Order: sequence, then structure tokens, then C-alpha cells
Amino acid sequence: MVLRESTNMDSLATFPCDWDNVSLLVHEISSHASSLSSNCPQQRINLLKAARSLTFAVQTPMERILWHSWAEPTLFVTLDTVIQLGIFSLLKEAKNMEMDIGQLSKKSGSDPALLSRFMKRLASMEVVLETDVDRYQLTNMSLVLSAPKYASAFPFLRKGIIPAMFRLPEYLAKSDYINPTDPLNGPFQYATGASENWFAWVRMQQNGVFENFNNHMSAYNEGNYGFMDPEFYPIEEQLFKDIPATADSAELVTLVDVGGGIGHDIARLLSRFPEAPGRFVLQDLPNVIKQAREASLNKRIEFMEHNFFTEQSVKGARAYYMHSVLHDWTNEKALEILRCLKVAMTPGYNRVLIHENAISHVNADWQSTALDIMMMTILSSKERRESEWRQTIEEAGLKVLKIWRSSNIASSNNAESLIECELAES
Ligand SMILES: C[S@@+](CC[C@H](N)C(=O)[O-])C[C@H]1O[C@@H](n2cnc3c(N)ncnc32)[C@H](O)[C@@H]1O
Repeated sequence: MVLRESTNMDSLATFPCDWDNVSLLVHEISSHASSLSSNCPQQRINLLKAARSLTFAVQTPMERILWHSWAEPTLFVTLDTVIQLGIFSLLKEAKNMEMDIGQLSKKSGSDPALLSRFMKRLASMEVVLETDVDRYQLTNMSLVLSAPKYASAFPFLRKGIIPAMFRLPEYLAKSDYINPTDPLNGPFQYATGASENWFAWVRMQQNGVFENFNNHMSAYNEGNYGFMDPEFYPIEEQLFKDIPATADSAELVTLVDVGGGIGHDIARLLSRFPEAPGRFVLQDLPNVIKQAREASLNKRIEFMEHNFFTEQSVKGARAYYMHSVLHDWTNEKALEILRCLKVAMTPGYNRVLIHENAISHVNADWQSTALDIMMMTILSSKERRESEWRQTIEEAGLKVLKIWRSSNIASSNNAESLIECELAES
């Protein structure tokens, strides 16, 4: 990008952000588009990145300011409101997935004068299609939002994260801009008055935020390779081949999903490998296990209530898998979790699989950096860099065997990693 030499802010604010690069980006887009094929996710991501860069280049700073400060927050509250009203579900059931404001407001029990404003906002952002005056049809985007698993992102963020996130600048100013590291006295407690850790708080709420959170966890990674996909981690070669295929194998535990939420990873593993040898155990806290039991998951999954700050009760499993668990905790707590696992392991055989972001030293992506700020806000924790992961893991007495990166990643997250570890020699 070429910085413009002008001291006139008004002229800078109204000139495209990166005009000199526009034709290059247009060229890049057309070359990605021409090689785009539906089964090449990386091409689609490259196209998306170039298209986003083009938008940023053509927009003026003033347009970008309004986009971030007006367009994004108002779209968020609009989506959250119409999801609460069940508008997308109503449209899904209608003929041609289309209705007018009169019908929609009657069926949802809302004021037509109010609803028409929200629907116009959605149409202006291409979330619904305006087929006539005050008449709307679903798009693929809003059709997906008729499913609670996907719609949960909005009520979850509103109830569980945004109240603290919007007070983060105020908290940081008051705390002399020191990096938050105390999960019991950080931005979240400052904003909400809670005295507990965020997880304990969220479990106590009676407003559905806990269910919203679990749904969101099961949705946000859809479309990406699962850790068990060969493009990410060759699980048959690394784990299954050492499980003896004898009658005794029924007794052997192949994988424990520690802090596995409502079981989406372990269910995906078993649907990908229905013949996988041994037993599969899902562990989490009691009310999460309750929600998981209610979902009709693969029958081979064994549900187990387990607090990962206590000694691991399943001894000698081939692998202990933890997805997005350690990033919730400060180093001190992460070490405690790993040490509670270690007691169940013997050197050379058992593995710990840590599925986390290892943030790139340069060119980190929007997704893992956004998650980093959310972790800072609610848990005073962080997304770690590769060197930080190695340090924590080694301090816990484990050895990193290999860091697997999802090849040909279908998402906007270039940091997703599976850190395969075993017990270090003592
Ligand atoms: C960020 S979620 C990740 C869930 C799942 N592994 C995934 O990737 O979607 C962290 C999980 O840790 C669980 N958790 C928090 N504290 C726990 C504890 N003390 N013992 C066991 N699980 C806990 C939460 O209930 C939640 O399911």
C-alpha cells in the first residue's frame, strides 16, 4: 500500500484506501475465480480474501468507519431481534419461503411498523431478498439462520460476550493497559460485577446463554476439516493401527474427548470412521453432558461427567483429545489440566492431542485474532503462538511429537493446529 502524502484529513478520509492496488486485486480476483472449482476450498478462500482486500482498497476511510461503527453493530442487533421473533423459521415454512410484513408481523406477534424497519435493514445487507414492497424472501444465508445451531451465535454473543467486550477499552484504561491474566478479576468481572470465572458464570445463567454457547461451539467449525480428516491428521496411521483388533479391544479406550462440549467432534470422528477400534468417551461438566445425552449422537459414544481439574479417571487411553480447551485458561491453569491428564498416561503409547490455534508470527488471520480478543475479554486468556504452546507443554512434562496443520484449509483460520504430544522421559 502506498501512503498518500497529504495533511488534509478530509481529503484523505474521502479517497479510496488503496487505489493504487485496485487493478492488481481485480486481476487477482479474476485469476482465482477462473480456477475456482467447487471441490477446491483453498481457491474459494483465496478468492474471498482477494475480494475482501478489494473492498477495503476501494472503500474510503470514511466509508470503512461507517461500515464498522454503523453497519456491523446494527446488523448484529437486527439479526438477533428477528431470530428471537422466529422470522427466518416463519419464512422457511411459507410458500416460496416468502411473506409480506402483514403476515410476518401477525405470525410473530410483532408491530408491523417495527418489523418493516428491521426487514429493510436485512434486505440492505443482502440477508433477505426484497421481492416487492414490504415483501421478503429467504436467501441461503437466512435459511441457515432458521436453524438454532447456527442462529445461536447472536444470542450467545449478546448475552455472554458483548456486554464485557464493549467495556474492554474502559477496563484497559482503568488498569493501565496491562495485559489481563487473572480469570477471576479481569474485563469480564469488571463489566458484569460477576465474581466467578466466565465458565462458572455462564453455567449459572437461566437465560439460555449456556445452551446458546454449546450450540455455537458445535457450529462454528462446520465446513473445516475435522482433526480426524486425513488432510489434517492421519488418525488411522497415528492412532488406530496400534489398537489390537481382538475381542479385548472392546475394553480399550481409543479416545477421550476431554471438555468435548456436546460431542460434535467425537460424533464426527465416528461418522467418518464407523469401524474405528476401541471405545470413545466424551467428558465434560454435568450440565453439558446432560445436553449431549439429549442430542441423539452415535451410540458408541460413552458419556462421562468429569472435571478436568481432577485426576483423569480413564487410564491408558490411546489419546486424550482437547479442542479449544486450553486456550480458555491462563498458563497456570493450563498446566494444572495437563498434569491431571499425565497421571493417566504411560510413556511411549498414550498421546495428548491439543487442537488449538497456533497464531502465526506474521500474517495472522482475522478469525484467530478475533478469538484472541474474545479470550482476553471473557477469560483473561489468549490464543497462543507456536513457541508459547511448546513452552507450556514442555513445562507440564509432555513432549511435542509433531504440530499438524490442516492442509488446504477451508476456513479463514490459518492457525488451526493439532499438537500431538506424549509423556516426556523423566
Ligand atoms: C470452548 S469449549 C470447547 C468445547 C469443545 N471441545 C469444542 O471444541 O467445541 C470448552 C469446554 O470446556 C468445558 N469445561 C470448562 N470447565 C471445565 C472443567 N472444569 N471440566 C471439564 N470441562 C470443562 C466447557 O463446558 C466447554 O464444553
